[in-house]
Amino acid sequence: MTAEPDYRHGTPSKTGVLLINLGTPDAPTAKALRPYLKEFLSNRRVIEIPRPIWWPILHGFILPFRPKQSAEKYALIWMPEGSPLKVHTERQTALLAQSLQSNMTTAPVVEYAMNIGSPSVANVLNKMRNEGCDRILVIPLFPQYAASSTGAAMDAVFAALEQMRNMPAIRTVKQYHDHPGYIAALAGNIRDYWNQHGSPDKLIFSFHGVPRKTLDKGDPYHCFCHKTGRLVAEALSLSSEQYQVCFQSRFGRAEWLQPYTAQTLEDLGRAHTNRVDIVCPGFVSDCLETLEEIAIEGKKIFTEAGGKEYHYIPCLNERGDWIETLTDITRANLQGWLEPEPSDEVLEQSKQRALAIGAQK
Ligand SMILES: C=CC1=C(C)c2cc3[nH]c(cc4nc(cc5[nH]c(cc1n2)c(C)c5CCC(=O)O)C(CCC(=O)O)=C4C)c(C)c3C=C
Ligand SMILES: [Fe+2]
Ligand SMILES: [Fe+2]
Repeated sequence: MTAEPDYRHGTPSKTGVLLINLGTPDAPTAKALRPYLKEFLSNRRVIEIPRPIWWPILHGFILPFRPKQSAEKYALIWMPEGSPLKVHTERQTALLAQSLQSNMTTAPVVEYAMNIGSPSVANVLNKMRNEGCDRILVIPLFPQYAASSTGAAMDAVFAALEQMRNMPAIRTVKQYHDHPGYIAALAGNIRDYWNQHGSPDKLIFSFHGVPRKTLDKGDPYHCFCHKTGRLVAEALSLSSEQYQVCFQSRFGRAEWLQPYTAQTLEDLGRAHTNRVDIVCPGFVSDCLETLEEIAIEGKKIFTEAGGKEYHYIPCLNERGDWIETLTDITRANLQGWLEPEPSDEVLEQSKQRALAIGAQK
């Protein structure tokens, strides 16, 4: 159990909102990548291979080499303020807090945590609880639920609660892959880009992949990604030939969700497609997977295969309509928690009812 403040009668209870993102290394170096990758790839939600098989692979083949390779990629996209994923998550947190302050009579405390690395879910939840948050709404920053992203974030929340004697009440948001505000923000982002740079022959929606086996075992992620893609395409009035949903970031040799983004880009390049635009709706913040794998690597694959123009459309990041959607999702899930306390009259009536029930015995 973690140490906790003494309970004090009459302490006003606060409400908190905790945004959770995946996590990122502290620096673009092999030294910082090693513990990050070790923690990430030791999670049973992420790697479902039995430990006696996975452990030698992780320690013998991945951890000796991947930290250096990944660090070189992170170095290409690192911002002066730090890792893009963290920078955008911090900005979104501050903007959401600001927006809730101007949209609610009593604004909640807003914090963010990372499922891997820092600030950890356990530390931030403890801090919020110690500051008096007795009710916490958890919003993972993954619009499409997957066991390896949202599921793992929820595990971290419940593991932290397990260590608390005086737990806060918890509400969780599972997903918002078809939230009208999220779809409109994605479509608006693409439309704004096209108004400035012209439009492509084909739009690719690239989502982070997961092992194909997880779909067979009941993970709904694949369906949610397709629904997001379809709704955004409808909002943009695209025909089915004008867009495609693909999956990126395959890890290891097992089959992942198909079609693979890299293969699709190569095929489109070989077919001498004039212009491809690509957007990553499953990431609300730009990060390694979008800025390096899609914007840099993807362009290389497409153009080297024979394609002409390649445009990467940035994530929602700090767009106003996305922050408004996050505000709507938060407010909808705070209903009942930040309503005014029941009046003395209502409390008196409840007391009388309780007395009447007691008197019946
Ligand atoms: C959008 C949701 C994500 C899902 C689902 C997801 C599943 C998943 N990821 C890996 C392996 C790696 N992912 C890595 C980076 C990474 N992954 C996500 C999101 C999802 N992953 C993000 C936002 C990031 C970028 C973090 C950043 O710092 O910018 C990495 C680390 C980088 C690297 O070395 O390539 C790995 C490894 C698996 C195996 C998996 C599902 C089973
Ligand atoms: Fe990932
Ligand atoms: Fe990747």
